Amino acid sequence: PPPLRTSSSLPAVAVFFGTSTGNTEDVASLICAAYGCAGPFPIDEHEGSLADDFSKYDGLIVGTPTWNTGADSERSGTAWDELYYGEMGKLELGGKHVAVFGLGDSEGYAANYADASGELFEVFEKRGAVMFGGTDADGSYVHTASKAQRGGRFVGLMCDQMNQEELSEGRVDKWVKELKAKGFGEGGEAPAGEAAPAAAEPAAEKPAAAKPAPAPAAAAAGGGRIKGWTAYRSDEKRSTMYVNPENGREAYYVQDK
Ligand SMILES: Cc1cc2nc3c(=O)[nH]c(=O)nc-3n(C[C@H](O)[C@H](O)[C@H](O)COP(=O)(O)O)c2cc1C
Repeated sequence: PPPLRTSSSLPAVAVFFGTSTGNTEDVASLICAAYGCAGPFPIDEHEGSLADDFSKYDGLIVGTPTWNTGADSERSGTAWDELYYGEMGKLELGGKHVAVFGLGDSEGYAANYADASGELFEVFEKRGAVMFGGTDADGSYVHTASKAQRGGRFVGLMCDQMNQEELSEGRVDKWVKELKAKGFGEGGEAPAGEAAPAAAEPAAEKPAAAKPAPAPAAAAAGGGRIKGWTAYRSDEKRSTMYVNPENGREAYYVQDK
């Protein structure tokens, strides 16, 4: 029989976050409470070697707000920005499990919602980390565009303390449960489609080759559902997005007639 798991064999997980006005810290605290993990540790107060600190944990949950609207890089407005292109440039994180969360203002900055979370994701991914924690950009989100989104998926957990504070706790609880169920911090590969790769093409330009592949024309005619695909209807955009449940990345957008 498999060995009984004792508390000492539970993976060590910690939360690290950047913040300017405290919102990311609030969500970091919710995550720590829900997870029962170490932290949350403010990255701006970090001293000594980041490599040493990260090496203490099997899983890292890392979070950032988004500032610097419109910039291509160093979008967090926190100590992360300097670390990304400084100390983290040499960090070896091969095989380390990492999950990203991010804060933004999905109404005030609807076209740049939580952009900096995409950058955080890419920096860790480039260091060889195994990325966990992708989520559906479902109908509860009101933004129009985000660099943290690939197709119908966010690269991590996105929250909005400015407009949707009441949703954060539920989003966190669900996400934490998913991370644990998927073996976060326990070594090994991430489940397929967990978090979309940084190089993913814009979803709308994907060829209709994936299975179960609906012909976009058939989708338009069917007006509502495509078997096997998840539909996200937007009244505002007068269109329906269909997300491939097999990988959570491919999506079609069908405009109302
Ligand atoms: C000058 C400024 C620029 C911002 N730019 C963005 C942005 O591009 N995208 C976004 O989603 N939120 C943006 N925000 C909103 C912040 O990300 C949001 O308030 C967040 O909750 C701040 O997190 P913090 O309290 O952890 O720093 C911006 C806020 C300010 C004041």
